[in-house]
Amino acid sequence: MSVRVGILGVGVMGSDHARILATQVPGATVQAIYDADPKRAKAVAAEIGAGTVVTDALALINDASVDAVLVASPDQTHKELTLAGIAANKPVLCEKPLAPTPAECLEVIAAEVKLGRRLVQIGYMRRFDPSYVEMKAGLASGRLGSALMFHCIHRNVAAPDWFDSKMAVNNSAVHEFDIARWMLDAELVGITVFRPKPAKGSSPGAPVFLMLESATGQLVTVEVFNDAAYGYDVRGELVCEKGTIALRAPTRTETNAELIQGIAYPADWRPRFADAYRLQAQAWVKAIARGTATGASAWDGYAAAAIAEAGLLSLADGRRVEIRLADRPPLYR
Ligand SMILES: NC(=O)C1=CN([C@@H]2O[C@H](COP(=O)(O)OP(=O)(O)OC[C@H]3O[C@@H](n4cnc5c(N)ncnc54)[C@H](O)[C@@H]3O)[C@@H](O)[C@H]2O)C=CC1
Ligand SMILES: O=C1[C@@H](O)[C@H](O)[C@@H](O)[C@H](O)[C@H]1O
Repeated sequence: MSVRVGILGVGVMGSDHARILATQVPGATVQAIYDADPKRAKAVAAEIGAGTVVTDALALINDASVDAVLVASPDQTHKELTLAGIAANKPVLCEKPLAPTPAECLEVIAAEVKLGRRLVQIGYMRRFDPSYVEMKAGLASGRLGSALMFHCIHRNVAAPDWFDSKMAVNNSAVHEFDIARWMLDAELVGITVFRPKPAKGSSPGAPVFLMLESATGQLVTVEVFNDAAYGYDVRGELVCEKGTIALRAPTRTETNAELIQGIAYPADWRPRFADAYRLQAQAWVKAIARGTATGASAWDGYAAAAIAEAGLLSLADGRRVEIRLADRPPLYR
């Protein structure tokens, strides 16, 4: 039987998820679509040829014909919609971040713990990206010894004017926080944020450089440059005792012209992480069909938000800030 998904928010990400669910996920159907802008909802439903357009988010969540909910609305709406999903006892794939603050994430955790069952998966899709998965397997093989440092680079082509340095931390760098915790299988315990001189004509978000320490003694460096101009570029290199493992972005061709050998950059995250979004959606639907949960949990969403909150304190005055997490409930151990 098909898992009937209701989608909340069909802008850049929600429309991409809708296309993926409609065409690349066996066992899933797009059942209903809500967007604060009904024209967008109608356009996406027409494009994918599925999904009843509804005009109320809560009605969609509580609709008996919707089995699971995908939240792809703006960050500040995630908590309420996810809580409504839990209240309706429905699996929720919530885009990152779970919420802009750790306090809000803890509300979601409290609701899930009360229910006694994991329903929430956070859209930290890099955990499904074949290059990060291979890096983790390489580390687990033990061939390179243990990890000492993890260098992460996160560059976007351009950020809108409202995307300030705080968002570089709690909207962009959260991906790096999540993947570093997952890669090193360790919590991050301290963060210091540095800022170089701003690039001319760049948005207020560009760039930030973060140094984090893990509970098991590794250092993690993160550069976020949301106005890097040349392309969408995510890099990672894990430095181990006996070698390093670096990510290679997926590429199928190189162009040779005008005396230059070149590989194209994507304009944004969708081509770079196309496999990750697809594999994430497939794993989500498979887990729902089996009555289990997979991927980043609400706890992982909380941890990333707690690191971001400490990062914002450090951003304000440059000092090192300790990251303290609440006690992890048994549901997430
Ligand atoms: N996992 C990833 O790599 C990425 C995740 N994101 C996350 O996805 C979410 C959406 O981002 P984008 O698609 O880029 O934004 P967007 O602005 O393109 O789309 C958001 C959509 O939500 C609608 N909306 C606003 N309030 C709503 C509400 N209360 N209920 C339902 N719909 C509502 C808007 O009308 C718009 O169509 C954000 O939380 C963002 O952080 C964004 C980009 C990549
Ligand atoms: O999640 C995302 C955006 O919200 C964020 O703003 C970008 O910096 C990331 O690269 C993208 O994956």
